[in-house]
Amino acid sequence: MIKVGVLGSRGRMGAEVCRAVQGADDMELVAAVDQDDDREPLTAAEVVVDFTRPAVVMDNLKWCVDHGLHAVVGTTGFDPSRLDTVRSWLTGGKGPNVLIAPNFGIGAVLMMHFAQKAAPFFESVEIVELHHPNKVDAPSGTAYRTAELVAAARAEAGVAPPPDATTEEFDRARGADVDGIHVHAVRLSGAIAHQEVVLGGHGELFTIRHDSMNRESFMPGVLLAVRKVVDASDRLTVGIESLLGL
Ligand SMILES: NC(=O)C1=CN([C@@H]2O[C@H](COP(=O)(O)OP(=O)(O)OC[C@H]3O[C@@H](n4cnc5c(N)ncnc54)[C@H](OP(=O)(O)O)[C@@H]3O)[C@@H](O)[C@H]2O)C=CC1
Ligand SMILES: O=C(O)C1=N[C@H](C(=O)O)C[C@H](O)C1
Repeated sequence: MIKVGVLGSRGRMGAEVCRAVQGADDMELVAAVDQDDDREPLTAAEVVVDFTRPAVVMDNLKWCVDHGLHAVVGTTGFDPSRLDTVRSWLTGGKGPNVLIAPNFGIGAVLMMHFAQKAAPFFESVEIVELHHPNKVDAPSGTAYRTAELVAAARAEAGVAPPPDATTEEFDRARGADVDGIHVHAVRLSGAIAHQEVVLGGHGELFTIRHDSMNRESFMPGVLLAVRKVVDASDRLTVGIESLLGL
């Protein structure tokens, strides 16, 4: 039995993770901790799952590492500088492992993978993400990561920046620029989590779209990460692509 603790346990994702862990034959939920709760009960866990907020996740993660607890992190906000900081905590002998994934949905991971593969073949690419209006961060962690992967694939293939003649623009009309890729964030009542990667070439458009219809859809990926993080060969794993053999 893997003993699991959950941080952010009363949140939308945290509550779903508690249910999923309780329903898994090989896991036991030993601690459910939210804002203002004592973190000490988490020391009974082998793996802590964090779905909190970008503003607090680094503090939570440092606490887990300092207490020798493996961590699976779904909270967003991990730019390269934050990832470097986490790596700096994980140097030296044997210790806890950390897995950070901007999206645990299998389809979303495949969407990022296919976008990365398609990226060098098209002159233009933009990303549109759509989420529920209670989301605190924009653009989404998934869109940010997709842009990073797409930009890296284009750079490696020597593709020029996407053409764009815009010289006159209303404030932020062209969205955020992530590594040279435009990312547009839409917030809509009724939405859960959706993303389109739109690629454009000579006389053709290619759209890769993923829709999360509920939060249960993230649970197979979260449980897989909990099972794998304990024996991971790398102290830090980013994304669950490698767990899926991609
Ligand atoms: N990787 C993935 O597949 C997915 C990632 N996410 C990400 O997960 C994160 C959480 O999303 P969601 O569940 O919708 O957000 P919610 O706001 O519903 O949940 C966050 C919870 O964390 C609590 N919290 C805040 N600070 C702390 C703290 N210091 N310690 C413990 N708990 C704390 C909040 O309490 P309070 O409300 O009182 O502040 C709240 O209960 C976001 O970053 C989101 O983008 C979401 C879906 C999938
Ligand atoms: O806040 C959400 O809901 C989600 N957050 C993650 C993100 O920012 O990419 C994953 C998914 O999009 C749902």
